[in-house]
Amino acid sequence: MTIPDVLAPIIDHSGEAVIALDFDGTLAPIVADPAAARAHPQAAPVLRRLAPHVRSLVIITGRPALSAVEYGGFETIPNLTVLGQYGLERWSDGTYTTPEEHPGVAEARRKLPLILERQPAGVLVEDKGHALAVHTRQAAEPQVTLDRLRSIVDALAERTGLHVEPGRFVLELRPPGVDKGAALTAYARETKAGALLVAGDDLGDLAAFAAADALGLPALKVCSGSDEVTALADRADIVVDGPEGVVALLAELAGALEH
Ligand SMILES: O=P(O)(O)OC[C@H]1O[C@H](O[C@H]2O[C@H](CO)[C@@H](O)[C@H](O)[C@H]2O)[C@H](O)[C@@H](O)[C@@H]1O
Repeated sequence: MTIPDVLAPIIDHSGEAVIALDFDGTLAPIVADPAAARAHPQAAPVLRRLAPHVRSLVIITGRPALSAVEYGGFETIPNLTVLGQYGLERWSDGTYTTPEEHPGVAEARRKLPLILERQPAGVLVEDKGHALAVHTRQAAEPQVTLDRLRSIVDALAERTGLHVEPGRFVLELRPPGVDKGAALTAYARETKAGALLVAGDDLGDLAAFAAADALGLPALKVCSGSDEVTALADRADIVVDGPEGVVALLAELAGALEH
């Protein structure tokens, strides 16, 4: 299939299409320090080009909504909503909503330092307010360290009533009851989407792919490919080369819609 062929479901229904994009690994190249991640330089410009031609743009991310807005440079992009922390938070046109903190997060925050005391150097805890992400990318053996941490993090999740979200060299402790699939389904219904482009790179995006299938709309599922996660590629309509490939595909779409 050529690129314009795969874009046909979106081009044919562009006025009612929702473009749903993940942030890290999809719009933003993966970097060692989570706080240093920034969107690809062409991400905001291409979203600005797409905005007038589609029903809505939505970023569905594990990041706090405000971090994604800041790291993406998305503040002034029209027709854009950010659903942060797997759908718990929302930012749209400068309006931000966030729920009360799940009590388990405070308990996990207190217990994690002691639990991680004997872990190798390079294990990093990212406190996102509604969730705690335990990163191993900077450890000498990231996968070995992640595998060893899994049972410890699972046990803490059990004690605190939290859910473990695995990702690219990360285990997140976050409240249960939300995921990218539920967030996408609710958003597609709210906006009366007639077509969907869904792009992601990580295990958390599988739920969004499944939701796109279940909604039964014309859809294009895009995998931002990497050597780190292969599960998404099997379920995608197209695999592109990381954030560079994602913004190139979005630029193809924008070009087609501008004519
Ligand atoms: O849903 P996403 O937008 O993909 O966010 C998922 C998590 O991404 C971030 O971690 C990942 O990116 C980091 C920066 O490139 C990288 O260092 C890390 O190894 C990756 O797992 C972010 O830090 C998490 O909070 C997000 O939930």
